Amino acid sequence: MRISVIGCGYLGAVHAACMAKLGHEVVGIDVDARKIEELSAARAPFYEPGLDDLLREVQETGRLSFTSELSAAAGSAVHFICVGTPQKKGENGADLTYVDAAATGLLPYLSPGDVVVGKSTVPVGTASRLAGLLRAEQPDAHLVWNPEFLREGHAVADTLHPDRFVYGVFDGSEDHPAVAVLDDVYAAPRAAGTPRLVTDHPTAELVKAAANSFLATKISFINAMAEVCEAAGADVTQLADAIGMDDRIGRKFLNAGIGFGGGCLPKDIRAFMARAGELGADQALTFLREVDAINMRRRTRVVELARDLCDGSLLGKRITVLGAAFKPESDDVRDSPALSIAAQLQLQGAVVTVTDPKALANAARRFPELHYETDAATAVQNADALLLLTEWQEYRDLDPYALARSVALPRVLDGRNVLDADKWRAAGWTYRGLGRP
Ligand SMILES: NC(=O)c1ccc[n+]([C@@H]2O[C@H](COP(=O)([O-])OP(=O)(O)OC[C@H]3O[C@@H](n4cnc5c(N)ncnc54)[C@H](O)[C@@H]3O)[C@@H](O)[C@H]2O)c1
Ligand SMILES: O=c1ccn([C@@H]2O[C@H](COP(=O)(O)OP(=O)(O)O[C@H]3O[C@H](CO)[C@@H](O)[C@H](O)[C@H]3O)[C@@H](O)[C@H]2O)c(=O)[nH]1
Repeated sequence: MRISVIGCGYLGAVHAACMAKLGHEVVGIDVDARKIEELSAARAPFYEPGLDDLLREVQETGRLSFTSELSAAAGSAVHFICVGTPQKKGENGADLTYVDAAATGLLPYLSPGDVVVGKSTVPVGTASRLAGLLRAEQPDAHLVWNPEFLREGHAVADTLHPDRFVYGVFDGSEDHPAVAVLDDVYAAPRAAGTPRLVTDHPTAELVKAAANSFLATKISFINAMAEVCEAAGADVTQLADAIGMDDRIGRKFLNAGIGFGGGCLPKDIRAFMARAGELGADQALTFLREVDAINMRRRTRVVELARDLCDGSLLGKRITVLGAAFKPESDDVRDSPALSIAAQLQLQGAVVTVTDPKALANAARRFPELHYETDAATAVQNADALLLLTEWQEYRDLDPYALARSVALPRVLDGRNVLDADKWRAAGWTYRGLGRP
């Protein structure tokens, strides 16, 4: 099948490559000429494990191409909208400028029977509004909302082997003609057993908002428990292990630490609250305000703990921050808690050096005032304290004995609770975790 993918960022570039891997003929379209140049040379414009190899593999088949011309969408049977929906400046709501531009820009290139598939995360009501636009211009085309659940760092596997597909169609019916078309697109994962749920437009949009709200709530729940553990001298990692053994709760997403960041969870819960307010249902989501507040409090708490660790003053203290990305195996620094903490420490007088295996270029663009060092061994030289804020494997594997010889003072704050506290203490370090005695 011929497919176009509009928007080739973290979601769209992976989606385009994976659709080609599934055997489709795919054109990826983006307004960003730099991304198109990189992708056309079979290079991922960002770090995502496995994506470079996949791009090379599928481009050799001739089934994948990239362009900045939206007119290249003409002739495709399916058009995926994968553009960004960032938080509006100074407001909680989602900025739909890009989705609207992509959808209206596509209209002249649609043919009867075409299926436009929204994958971007949008406020409920967007699909019905766009379906109205579509009907007016090309009444025989269809709009499906097919939310995406991939995680950065696992994006290729998550796209090829998702937990489920959700198709939101106009009438919510399995007999809607677009359902068979999407079933063809996803024939291989469907044959491998991936379930799919057909529903209406608003339910599909809400599934995505609800899924991310649930994940954010789980993280803030355990971080709230970490606050109580800190006050009571208890250990939140053992608490998480114990409650997680209950199948109804589950251990995943109960890692207490510096909180959630990235281009999705923070902005998605805020956009959800804003949209619920517009619908007169804001009371239903007041708990998300607390989820957000608990999350942001973690960042302040880490700065306080760092000050404690540095004998009560940050002024002039050399602090090395290990990790800049919002999570490991990604170079994405959107709303990265690690960088926000690093910037706070610097504002309060510390001399901060940030290191990260993949995210330093993005970090430097966002926070040019911070000092960066690519080599972790150099970054830790003469540090008064280390803060592990993004749990890359290479930081988990650090040898506390060898490291103790490089730093000025062996003091470490483990913002993700991933180091072996006993081992680090045995090697002479003052170790602080979050929510741990
Ligand atoms: N990143 C993820 O892990 C992920 C997962 C699931 C859902 N989502 C959702 O997917 C959407 C995209 O997220 P992302 O992380 O890929 O964002 P991104 O910023 O990495 O990519 C968006 C891309 O869209 C391009 N674009 C903007 N307007 C365009 C237009 N009119 N025509 C063509 N291209 C255009 C931009 O240049 C950019 O490359 C968001 O709604 C996000 O919430 C993201
Ligand atoms: O127990 C945990 C799990 C995660 N995090 C943090 O939470 C954030 C988000 O992590 P994760 O959800 O793994 O990353 P994303 O790639 O942002 O993926 C989320 O956002 C995507 C975009 O909507 C969705 O598609 C995914 O399903 C959803 O997991 C990161 O800062 C993590 O460090 C924690 O602090 N504790």
